[in-house]
Amino acid sequence: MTDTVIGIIGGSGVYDIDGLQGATWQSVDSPWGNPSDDILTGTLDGVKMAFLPRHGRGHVHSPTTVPYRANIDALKRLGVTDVISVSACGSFREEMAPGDFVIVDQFIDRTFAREKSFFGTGCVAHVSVAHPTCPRLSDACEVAAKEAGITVHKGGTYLAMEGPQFSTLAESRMYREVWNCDVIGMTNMPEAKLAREAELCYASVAMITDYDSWHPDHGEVDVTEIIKTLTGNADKARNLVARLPALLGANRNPCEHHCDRALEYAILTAPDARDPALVAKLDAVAGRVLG
Ligand SMILES: CSC[C@H]1O[C@H](OP(=O)(O)O)[C@H](O)[C@@H]1O
Ligand SMILES: Nc1ncnc2[nH]cnc12
Repeated sequence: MTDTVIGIIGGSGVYDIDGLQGATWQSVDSPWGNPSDDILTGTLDGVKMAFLPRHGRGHVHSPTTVPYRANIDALKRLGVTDVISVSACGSFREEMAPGDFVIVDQFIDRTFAREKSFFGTGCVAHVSVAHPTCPRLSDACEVAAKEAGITVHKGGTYLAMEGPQFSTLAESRMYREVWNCDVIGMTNMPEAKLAREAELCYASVAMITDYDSWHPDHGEVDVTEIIKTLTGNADKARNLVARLPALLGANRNPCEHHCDRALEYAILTAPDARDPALVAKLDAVAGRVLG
């Protein structure tokens, strides 16, 4: 058994969490650059927690400029074992209404202007993301949402777009009708892929704010409407997060879905061909396998 350390990545509208004992905003140095902000650390119900506002306090970073690698690396350096992302999303389903939450389990990655891997020339690795979220952590999020009285849908495909503009009507219809996606957002990729490379369990909670642009009765996405829904969603998200320590417990076994061993056979570059500078940068993310 090892200590559970819960990492929360708060999306639009979620810039802090309540109730942490010994709450401290901590600056974390990462060889991958500056994280989005300092990280709020403390304990809740005896479980260690680390909270990072994805866009920074004051919403400084756009979906494209969020430093995804630095964020995941910094959480790993703090000993985080389980990452829960909470994100504002549009919905492609009538029944997934604004105010509802969706526990996402699949992604289609349409982002194109972001660094997507910790690995590269001098240390090549290929991890599987066939199942990009951790079922154990996703189950805990579903239970926490139900306990908090939130209408929650288990399972859904998240279309990750580059943004920052919302989608066109033609894109929205294609994502919904042809690609069968359930929700749309701009940030869960490459975040989920990087969490897998860093051997972190990852779950994604989508907080529905709008119907994107496909819905005949709702018209185009309106950011002022989104912000109104976001405020209520953020309170629900804080309520959900407060229930996670009791559900996950202070200690954990190895993940039965192998999220925490994703790199076991993933690195292809021979030890004597590895770039020492890149290997040094990978100390937190891949130290377990690189030694
Ligand atoms: C506020 S609408 C668009 C913005 O909100 C979402 O961010 P996050 O996933 O961090 O909650 C969406 O992906 C866009 O970045
Ligand atoms: N419709 C939408 N598209 C992309 N990101 C979003 N975040 C919230 N609503 C969204």
